Formats: sequence, C-alpha cells, structure tokens
Amino acid sequence: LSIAEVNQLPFEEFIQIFGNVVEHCSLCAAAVWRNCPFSNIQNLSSAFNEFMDNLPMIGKEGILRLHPDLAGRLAMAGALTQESTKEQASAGLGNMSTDEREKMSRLNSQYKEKFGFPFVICARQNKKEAILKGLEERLNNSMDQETLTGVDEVKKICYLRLLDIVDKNSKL
Ligand SMILES: NC(=O)NC1=NC(=O)NC1=O
Repeated sequence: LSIAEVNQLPFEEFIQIFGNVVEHCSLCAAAVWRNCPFSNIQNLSSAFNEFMDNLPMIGKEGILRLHPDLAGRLAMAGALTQESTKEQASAGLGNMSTDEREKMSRLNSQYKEKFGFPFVICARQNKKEAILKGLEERLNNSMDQETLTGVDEVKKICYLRLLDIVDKNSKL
C-alpha cells in the first residue's frame, strides 16, 4: 500500500489491515487511525510507538501479556497468528534441538514467573542463539526495566510488520 492509500482507508479497513501489527492488540490501530493522514511509514510507525509509550505501565504490561511465547505451546500446536508463525520460523525456532527447546521452555517459565508476562523479543532480528542469550540476560532485570525493554521489542516487531504492508518509500 502507498501511504496515500493508507490515508484513504475507512476505519474498518484500517483495522482489518493494521489490527495485528501489534500482536493481538487492535486497540493500538484503532487509536492510531485518528492520527490520519500520515506523511510516510515512519510517521505511521511513530504514531504506534507514541500510543504505546503513553500507556501507563499496566497498559504496557498488557501489551506484553498478549504476546505468544517463543516456541511455546501455541507454536507447537500451530496456533500462532500468521505474522508470529513467520517471525518465529525466521529465528530458527522451528528446528531447535531437544536441549534448546527444553532450555527455552524452562527460561520462558522462569521469566513469566518473575515478571508475569512473556519474554518478548523481535524474532526477525534475533536468531535462536541470541534469543536464548537475551532470555538469560534479561531475566536479571527489574520489572520496570523489562516492561520498557519488552515494549521496545514490540515497536521493532510492529515496524517490520508495517514494512510488510506499506511501501517504504511512498510519501505524501
Ligand atoms: N514472545 C515473543 O517475542 N513473540 C514474538 N516475537 C516476534 O517477533 N514474533 C512473536 O510472536
């Protein structure tokens, strides 16, 4: 889509197209729509980022809680959204050894036990080794730190999903 076409979308179509650029959180798109018209993809991406930044901590935690685990139960059951399925596959999470899978599952459980929301990282920018390393390192962070770090990763995931939809070079 060109940015001009994005700006022409009625609300319902905007939600159909952008409703999952933040995983399972169409509220973000519903809020961002009001900032139409957008001058380019960066401007659209900033609108999503600002909405997320302006949420209270409890709202940020809610965005993280809406994310599926990496290589978790849903992934094993093939029950991920299209976007998540592609992203998790691109990180090589589909072909982990038994040891890697057990380690990922154990660390994910520890992480969720400590923070109350899943470990979130942009899987398109991290292979499985970096994801396991990130999990181990970030486990030592504080709740507030991890809430903000997780949202930063959601912003990266969101931008890459926008790139799949909106022509990067189109501008008003
Ligand atoms: N828990 C997660 O980090 N989930 C995900 N990261 C991605 O990039 N795609 C996901 O589904």
